[in-house]
Amino acid sequence: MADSLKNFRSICKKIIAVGRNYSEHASELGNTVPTKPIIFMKPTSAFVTEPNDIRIPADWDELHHEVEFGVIIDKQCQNVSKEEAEASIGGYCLALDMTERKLQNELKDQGLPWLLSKGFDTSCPCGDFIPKEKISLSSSVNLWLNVNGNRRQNGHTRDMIFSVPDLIVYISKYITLEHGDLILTGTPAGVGPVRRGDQIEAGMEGEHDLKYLMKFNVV
Ligand SMILES: O=C([O-])CC(=O)C(=O)O
Ligand SMILES: [Mg+2]
Repeated sequence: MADSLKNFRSICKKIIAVGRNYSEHASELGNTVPTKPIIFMKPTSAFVTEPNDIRIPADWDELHHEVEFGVIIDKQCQNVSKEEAEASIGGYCLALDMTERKLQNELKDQGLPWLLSKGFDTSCPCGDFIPKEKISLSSSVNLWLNVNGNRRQNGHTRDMIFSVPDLIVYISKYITLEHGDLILTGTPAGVGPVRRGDQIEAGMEGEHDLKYLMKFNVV
């Protein structure tokens, strides 16, 4: 079953993203720490993989990087328990939630949906499928991101406000999660701007020599 997830991007029906799941990141943007997960979506046309580039739309100039831990669903979930949530996971990936911060702030101020600021083409750079067996959810994964060789983000999944199973339980009360769907679990602190010509390098490290790297140019 999990074998077909190797190409999860081609079967993924939805990318569900979680906002403000690390309190340091919520605070750095002047947001309160949520008492319930904040959920939004990115279209699957947002996917981009190496060696392709992150493309900033011509009229934008404040694109931010957000490195995130991605969870890929294997078994369909509808209103699942925590145990079922864990069993529904097929694997993981490293991902970025690229965000046009100026537009997001304008939309936020007007109480309007964030979609355009987070869902434009190439806003979801994404790494290869990592099978479930490679990462234990009881361990913590280190997520980091460099821009032009300078460390900007360095966080640990243990600092998530809502754990991966809790997120699946919550989302699946309202939205059926299907085989191949991707959940982006929120970004740690340190988000900031990238410009055309910059290079983003992101990585994920953890127990049992887990080490995953990806690189994207911003054009
Ligand atoms: O735009 C934001 O800050 C919300 C978000 O995606 C995150 O916390 O990962
Ligand atoms: Mg995010």
